[in-house]
Amino acid sequence: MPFAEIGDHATRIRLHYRTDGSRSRPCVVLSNSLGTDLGMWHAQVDRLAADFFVVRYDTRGHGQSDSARGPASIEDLGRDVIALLDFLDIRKASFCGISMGGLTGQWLGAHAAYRIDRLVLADTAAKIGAAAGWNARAAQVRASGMDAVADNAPARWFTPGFIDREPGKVARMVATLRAQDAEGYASCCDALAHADLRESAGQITAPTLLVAGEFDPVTTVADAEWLRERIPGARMSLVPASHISNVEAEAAFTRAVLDFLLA
Ligand SMILES: O=C(O)CCC(=O)CC(=O)O
Repeated sequence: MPFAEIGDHATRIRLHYRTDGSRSRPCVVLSNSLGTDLGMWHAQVDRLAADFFVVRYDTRGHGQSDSARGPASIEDLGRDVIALLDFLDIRKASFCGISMGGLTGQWLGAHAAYRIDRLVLADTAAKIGAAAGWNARAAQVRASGMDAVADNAPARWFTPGFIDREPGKVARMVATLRAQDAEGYASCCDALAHADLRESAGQITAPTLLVAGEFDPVTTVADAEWLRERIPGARMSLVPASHISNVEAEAAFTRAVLDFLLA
């Protein structure tokens, strides 16, 4: 499993990543949501790799990537992507991020436009939730570990129908969440507490697709509409799913992303 060493001697972390497809193709980077890892893209990878060089990575504090010491910021997460592209010698890539990954994408689109080809912002918002909620969640996992957030994750992530129909997929996602490093997860809750990209949404110049789950109570269709109205020329696609829409509506999600990236 490859790792990219990024940062200087004071900030160095190892970022776990994986590539699929031929390097000769255009690159697309896939960025996971809070409490998941690069495995969340399982249903998309083979199809995307037929047309793209697919780079997936575990956001810092998640999966096999290191956590930096102390709270993270969305800028840190965005700079990690730039460092990963530098490490892989890729000048420009398309980027697709879910929820927290979508915030990373918004930061990249506004602050590193020269590295971004097309942008897919999925199941996300310019500001997700309220700082008090994220601070409470960070404190909870720091004090008690991951079980408290893992036990009720299915109801936050998926519709009741999907939870009934696909217990295996739901159980795998919950197991990944339960296994996360509590400090790494908490440091990304810290990033979410402070993340407010409402001011910079209008600075995004890359062609952008918003993907929203019709039944998502966390980052709603209205949140995606808000971004669509402010990002010049942005398009939007609704998929029949709750928050983790690439898992719940895998075919519709893959189709929407491919149609946009290949247009
Ligand atoms: O999914 C994310 O990246 C942020 C929103 C979230 O944490 C959903 C949840 O687990 O409650």
